[in-house]
Formats: sequence, structure tokens, C-alpha cells
Amino acid sequence: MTVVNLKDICTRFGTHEVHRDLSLTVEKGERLALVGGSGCGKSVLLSEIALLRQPDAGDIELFGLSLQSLNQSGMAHLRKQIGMMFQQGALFSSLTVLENIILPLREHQRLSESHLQELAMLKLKLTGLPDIAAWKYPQELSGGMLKRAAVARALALDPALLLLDEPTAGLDPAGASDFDEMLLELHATLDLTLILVTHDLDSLWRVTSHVAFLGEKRVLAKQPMSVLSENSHPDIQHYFSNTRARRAAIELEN
Ligand SMILES: Nc1ncnc2c1ncn2[C@@H]1O[C@H](COP(=O)(O)OP(=O)(O)OP(=O)(O)O)[C@@H](O)[C@H]1O
Repeated sequence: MTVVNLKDICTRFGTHEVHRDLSLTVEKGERLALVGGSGCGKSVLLSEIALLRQPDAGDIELFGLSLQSLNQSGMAHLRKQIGMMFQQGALFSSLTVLENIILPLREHQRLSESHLQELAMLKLKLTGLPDIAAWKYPQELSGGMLKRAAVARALALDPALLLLDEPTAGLDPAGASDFDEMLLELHATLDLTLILVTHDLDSLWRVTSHVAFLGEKRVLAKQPMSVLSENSHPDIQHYFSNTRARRAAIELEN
């Protein structure tokens, strides 16, 4: 089943053209990373898939439904199937972690307060956070815990598609590796399709089933990382020809 089908997407900011006739499909269960040079439009594309921004032209199909054919309630239904983890977590600082997770639940589920709390605690546990984190405010958490809390909130409504914008940015290598493990566990247990924007080459090797390389305003290639890293396109070669990419490949082989 095709979860995301982007057809001839064009995105412009004034005269600055970011995407031109960009097409990409993502199948159910894929763990896809969007990569490419700085400013090539990865985050903007992610926000278009998250229905937070409309492309200037082209069509987006999610779960087989074309956005062009949907009314407001259809869009709202679709939105519930998408969880998004933003770059800085984007949790409300005046609410505890638990209250942050409950927020989307309260909006969509008619449940008692105690059931809402129970559900939110379940999401928290899924991300490996200790119970005590529920009662803390975002600013009291470490970077790694904050990111897990943001994932817990993104999972609140049991989305089928989880989008993550640079999830391991700012984490130390051990923290990033733990986060990647958590993502793989969530993917396996919750039957998720994952799309992440990342510059983290370790994550590309560890987490993804496919990597889409953005360049020349479109997707230059979508391939498993082991194939993409050998792709002969000069921009792709250039991107992967640094030592960190090679180190990750060597580590994986051993
Ligand atoms: N709201 C906006 N208004 C104007 N230009 C924007 C806006 N959002 C993004 N852009 C521009 O669109 C282009 C793509 O931005 P985007 O954030 O998607 O890049 P990216 O590939 O995620 O980059 P990076 O890897 O550096 O995060 C950039 O040139 C950026 O300046």
C-alpha cells in the first residue's frame, strides 16, 4: 500500500523555487530518510506531507486519498493519522510532559481524565521515558528525554505515519544511537511508516530502509542506503564522499 504519493510538487517562496515537479512514493512500513544539501527543501517537503503547508502546484496523496478531493472533515481525519516530531520538540513549556501528550488526546477522544492520563502514560512508556518524566516540564528534561517526550506526543493519536525533523540533531553519539534504537522498536511494534529528515549518517545506515536524495529541486534517487552511497550522480557522490559516511559503512560491515 502506498502511504505517500507526491506528484509533480512545486514549491516557491516568492521567486525562490524550492521544488520543481518533485515526485516521490513511500510504501507502508518503509523507513525513509530525506537527505540532501542544506536548503534543498527537506523540511519544507516534510511539512507538506504533514499537511502543515500546501505546495504551490502538484498533488499529494496520503493513504490513497488525494488532498485535492478532500473536504475539511476528510483533511481532519487524515491529520489524525500523521504524527510529527518537530526539530526543537515544540512542546508547550507551561505544561508538564504528560499534559503535553494529553493535549491532542483531549481534542480528539471523549475520555475521562483518568483514561486520558493512562493513555498518555502508555505513550510515554513506549518511548522509554521513566514515569517520573511525566510530571516534569520540558525545560527540566535533558535533550534526549525532550526528544522522546516529543515523540510520545506525536504518537498520542496512534498515527500510521510518523514524521521526524532532524530527530538526533544535538544528541551525543550514544544518545543518538539510543534514539535510533527506540525508533526501530516503535516501527516494529506499532506498524509505522517513518519519514525522517536527517543529516546524521549513522542514523541513515542504522534506521532507514530507503533514502531519498533531494537535489536539483527534485528527488534525484530513492534507494536503500547501501545502494545510494554508491550512486554515481556527482551531487550524491559529493554528499557521501566524506570520511564520516565511510566510517559508518565500515562500522556496519564489521
Ligand atoms: N517560510 C519561509 N519563507 C521563505 N523561505 C523559506 C521558508 N521556509 C523555507 N524557506 C526556504 O526554502 C528553502 C528550503 O528550506 P528547508 O528548510 O526545507 O531546507 P532543508 O533542506 O531542510 O535545509 P537544512 O538541511 O539546512 O535544514 C530554503 O532556501 C529556505 O530558506
